[in-house]
Amino acid sequence: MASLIRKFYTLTLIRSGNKVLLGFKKRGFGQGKWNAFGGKVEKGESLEEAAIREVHEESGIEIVGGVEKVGELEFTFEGESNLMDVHVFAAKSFKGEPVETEEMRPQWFPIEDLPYSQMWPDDYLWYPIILKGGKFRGAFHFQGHDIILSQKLEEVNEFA
Ligand SMILES: Nc1nc2c([nH]c(=O)n2[C@H]2C[C@H](O)[C@@H](COP(=O)(O)OP(=O)(O)OP(=O)(O)O)O2)c(=O)[nH]1
Repeated sequence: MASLIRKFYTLTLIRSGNKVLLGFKKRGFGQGKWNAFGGKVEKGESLEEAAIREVHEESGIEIVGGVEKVGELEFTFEGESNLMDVHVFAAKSFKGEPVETEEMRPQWFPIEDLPYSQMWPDDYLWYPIILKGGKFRGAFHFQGHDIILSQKLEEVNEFA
């Protein structure tokens, strides 16, 4: 098999008590799905800087006090040569109110009522881990964007 081209992304959870802020992706990759906020890491930027920037760009929320790493996800797609290396963070605290942007329409959801049927199909497997305060590592191989062909998921205490 030809070697895969690894690309780095962030995905950041904004939580307030019993609620999680998700955004409805209006365009581009993942269009039509509810997701946390994130995107590609830019040249010269750390993963944490990228996480904070993407949250602000996509939701208007300003992260205060940094982010904590809670997950590592690898996504590959049948017939494609990219490997998406997604670093999952939780915001320690934040300020501001969510605003709709060109890319995302934000909405708060109770943690017991996340719209899993309209999220990426792997999300219902790992959200419960981070919502109970855990950390995880996962790898999912997709056919298209809706079918998982193979998967690995483990809860971890820390990241290497
Ligand atoms: N929850 C969840 N998020 C995922 C999955 N797969 C996946 O790529 N993501 C996230 C990682 C990134 O945050 C986001 C993809 O980044 P993007 O293509 O929107 O990046 P971007 O905003 O920089 O790109 P652009 O549209 O501005 O070109 O989707 C998944 O299966 N579940």
